[in-house]
Amino acid sequence: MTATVMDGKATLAAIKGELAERVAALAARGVTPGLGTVLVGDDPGSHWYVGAKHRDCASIGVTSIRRDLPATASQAQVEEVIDELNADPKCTGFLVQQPTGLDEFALLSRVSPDKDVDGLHPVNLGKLVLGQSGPLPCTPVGALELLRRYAVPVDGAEIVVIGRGLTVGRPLGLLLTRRSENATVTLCHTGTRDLASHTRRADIIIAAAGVPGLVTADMVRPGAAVLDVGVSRVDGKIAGDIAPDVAGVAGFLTPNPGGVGPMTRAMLLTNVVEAAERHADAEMARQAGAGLDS
Ligand SMILES: Nc1nc(=O)c2c([nH]1)NC[C@@H]1CN(c3ccc(C(=O)N[C@@H](CCC(=O)O)C(=O)O)cc3)C=[N+]21
Repeated sequence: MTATVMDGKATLAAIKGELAERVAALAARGVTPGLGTVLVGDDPGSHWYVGAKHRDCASIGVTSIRRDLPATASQAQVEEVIDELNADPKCTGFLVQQPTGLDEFALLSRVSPDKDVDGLHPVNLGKLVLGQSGPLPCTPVGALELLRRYAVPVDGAEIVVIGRGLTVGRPLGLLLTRRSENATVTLCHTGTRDLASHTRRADIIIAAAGVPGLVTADMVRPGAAVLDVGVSRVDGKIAGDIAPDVAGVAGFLTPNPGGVGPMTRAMLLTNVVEAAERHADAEMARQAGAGLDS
């Protein structure tokens, strides 16, 4: 059996096409979405990600504002830039690229919740827990969207998530167990006693542990869908959590690179456009209200 490849790169291109139309509709209402990024330090990986996000924006008519700070930047200096972007009307959404080496929670909390396009602000994570609408974390939604576009059933599925991190594993568990998704989730982590006993029962495995080659063929039920969120580097090359031999057993598999990574960018773009749409709607309501008053 050879797994069907879930192509994140091609799906990103398709989503860009859909979003370009929504950006054009916003332009007709006089609104141009603008993504801000705050980057601290000179990690080559982070520089690549941020550059890619700006290129993505340019390709669909979203303007971008880039703030690059030296590795020596203090907490207060980064917070000053966050305050500036919070106040800038041309910036309809922004993110602070992680890791910064600073107090991440304080930075995340300082971003205005309605400009949070990572969906990681405590208020927005709280909304996710409460089942209220709001921006959602990009990587988890990207993984879900890939399953949806490849028609892999999630409703009623047994899904094993490996990793409990704030940006992927933890929110994935919350998303997948919503009534609308209706999956049964087992959230595994470094404290899990027998990982293989869980993964072997799974219809879908989503690995976000950051351990190269963690999931091997013997741990996968034939025909299962396997998503690789791991981004470790071994000899300068991306090494995912999924061992190559899994391709011979899985029914669906994400390449890495070219799988969940591009989907993360697709969902970031989606959050940027949605934040601008909410902004435009609020502006329209405000003007209608002002019209009634005068
Ligand atoms: N505030 C914040 N928001 C983020 O969304 C965020 C972050 N911090 N910190 C780092 C992680 C990582 N991340 C990726 C984005 C795109 C690819 C991606 O497009 N990768 C390509 C190419 C990878 C390569 O060749 O280097 C691929 O998988 O095909 C990967 C990883 C976003 N992150």
